[in-house]
Amino acid sequence: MSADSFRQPLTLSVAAAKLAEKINQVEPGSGWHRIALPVCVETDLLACLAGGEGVRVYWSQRDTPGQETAGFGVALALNVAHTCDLDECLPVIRNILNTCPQARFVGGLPFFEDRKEQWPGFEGGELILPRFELTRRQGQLTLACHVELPAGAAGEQFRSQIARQALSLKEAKGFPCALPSAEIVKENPDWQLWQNQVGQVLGLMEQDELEKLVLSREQQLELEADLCPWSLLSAWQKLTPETYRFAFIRENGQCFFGASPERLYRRNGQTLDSEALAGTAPRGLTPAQDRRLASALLSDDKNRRENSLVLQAVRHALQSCSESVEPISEMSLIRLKSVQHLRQMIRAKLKPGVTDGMLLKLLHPTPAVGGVPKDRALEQLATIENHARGWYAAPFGCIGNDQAEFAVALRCVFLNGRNLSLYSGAGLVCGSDANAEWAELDSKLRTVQSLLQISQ
Ligand SMILES: C=C(O[C@@H]1C=C(C(=O)O)C=C[C@H]1O)C(=O)O
Ligand SMILES: [Mg+2]
Repeated sequence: MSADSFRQPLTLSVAAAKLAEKINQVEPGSGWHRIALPVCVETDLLACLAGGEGVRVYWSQRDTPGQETAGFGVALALNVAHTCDLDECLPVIRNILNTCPQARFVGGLPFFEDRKEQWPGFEGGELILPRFELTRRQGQLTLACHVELPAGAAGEQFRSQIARQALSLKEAKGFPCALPSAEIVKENPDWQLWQNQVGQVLGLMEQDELEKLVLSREQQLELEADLCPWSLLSAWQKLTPETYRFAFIRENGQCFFGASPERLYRRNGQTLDSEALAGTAPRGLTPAQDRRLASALLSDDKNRRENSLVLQAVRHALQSCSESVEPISEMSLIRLKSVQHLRQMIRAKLKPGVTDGMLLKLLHPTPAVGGVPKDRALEQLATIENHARGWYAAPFGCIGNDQAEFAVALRCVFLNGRNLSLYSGAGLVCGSDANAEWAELDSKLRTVQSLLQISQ
């Protein structure tokens, strides 16, 4: 090492150059490697994603502030259209994590496993092991590369290609574009159709066909200029830092991203944390109004039923695969920029051998985004809603060495060229009112809308 490189701080570009050197030392045919280096200069991960190209992912956990992961390119992609596909992939995942315990797979699944209409580019689910990864954990930034080289000359060639790619990692100089203004071009359902849909669902409830159903709405915007998703996500997370932040962008720029308050589950070894997050009130304009709305929410029967049905279902789903399942909190509040929700936490000790594929299958969709009874609710959603849910309200998260965490991907958008679709849902129970639920959909959309100048 030259005297010079001792004096240089490990900026992203210096770290990338060192990484390229190390990649060039990997023996072809020697299995999976994770080559990692510290980056010592403060770097904005979203700005790095904005400076990148191709497939990229972003994941930031809700309850561990300052932890985040940005992935660039694909070392390995696992297609998981069905939760059972994940279990088929587990031997591959385990094999990589055995040799690279710090590696993590990041990605999402579609809400429905078998629907023809999906979002372009997001038809199936996908978990990827990023080719390059920038991770912040406990304040330490690490740059890593995941690589497996075929034996022989092909491996050598591939190796130089990856080493060259490492050199192109850079932070965008600020975000490339301002947030554009937008026009609402379609509401699906619109207010009229919403009233019909709610009426239909309440009718089914009267006949005891359903106890809860979460109907959703897609608001389609047309953007007046190109939108850099990383700029929007950066501004969005400043408004709601107490959320999971996630993004998955395809090579052609189609991008799913958002900032969700809701955990599906977090698993650490055999310990699993989940929650019931449902029941909503807007935030008040003054502290006094906010407190009034909060205490009304905590004692409101309809909202408490929305929440309790989720808790019951999560508890029931976990019972079959757990040694114990216990609620670990009272009904409390989670407060965001434009809404506040009821929440109850639950913890389970899993039986040996329970896989993440099994957990996803058991838990998704909880009645926070689907309904009760589950199968009947899914059938009804498939007939009543006439927009594709795509990855909205589905699991998005990451799988690492004997740990996994998935958010329920809410408060999210799908960007496709100059079209941006916003998603929002509301849980209907007996006694729900179409007006109030429409207002609830509005208040859930308000945070992201406030970042774009929207005209009707
Ligand atoms: C479905 C959404 O949110 C869910 C529905 C809620 C409700 O109806 O009170 C609250 C939080 C989430 O469980 C959404 O934000 O799109
Ligand atoms: Mg609600």
